[in-house]
Amino acid sequence: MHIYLIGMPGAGKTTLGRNLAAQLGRTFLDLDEAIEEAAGKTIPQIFEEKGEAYFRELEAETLKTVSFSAEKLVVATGGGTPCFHQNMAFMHAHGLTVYLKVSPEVLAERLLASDLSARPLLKNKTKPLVMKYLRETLRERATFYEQAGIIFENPSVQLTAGASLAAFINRYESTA
Ligand SMILES: Nc1ncnc2c1ncn2[C@@H]1O[C@H](COP(=O)(O)OP(=O)(O)O)[C@@H](O)[C@H]1O
Ligand SMILES: O=C(O)C1=C[C@@H](OP(=O)(O)O)[C@@H](O)[C@H](O)C1
Ligand SMILES: [Mg+2]
Repeated sequence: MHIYLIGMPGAGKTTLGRNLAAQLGRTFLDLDEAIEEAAGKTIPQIFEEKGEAYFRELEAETLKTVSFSAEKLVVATGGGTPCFHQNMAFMHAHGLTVYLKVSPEVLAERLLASDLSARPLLKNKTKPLVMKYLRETLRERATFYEQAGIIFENPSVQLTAGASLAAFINRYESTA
């Protein structure tokens, strides 16, 4: 059973995923990186040259490919992964989903301090538009995210604070 981290852009799926994998002695896999490798293009290039619908197909396909790994992985998905092509049901069938739940205000703060050009759905947006996008998108996606096996509210950057991690593993073991 794999562990799939889900949540909005800026929630910390990639950053926390690396830490969590190291803590659990698992291999970490970033789905966006796997998509880039498969396509031989960056995420912004895929969006620009082929559009979002093509990206979503590639994303669903790559999610399946990486999930066939015999090794137990910690997978950082992309923000939209749970919301397309029945990916949430697929992840439930192949592992434990963990929602990193972070408010649009905190997401905006982090994202505006980072390089937005790597995130095609956010790039070229001013602060008020980033806020608007995050609020509206979260409203649309929440029904998918909230189906997660575990919901972590405002996870610390290490995701290792004793009680949280213990609860995480216990719950995981009992569902594995
Ligand atoms: N818990 C956290 N506290 C503070 N900053 C964080 C936290 N998690 C992630 N960040 C920062 O927020 C930005 C986005 O994190 P990232 O891991 O790329 O998110 P995601 O993969 O969910 O889009 C990065 O600059 C990262 O350093
Ligand atoms: O929210 C989204 O639809 C997306 C989020 C990105 O991943 P992060 O959540 O890691 O930014 C990436 O998959 C792509 O740009 C689309
Ligand atoms: Mg990421």
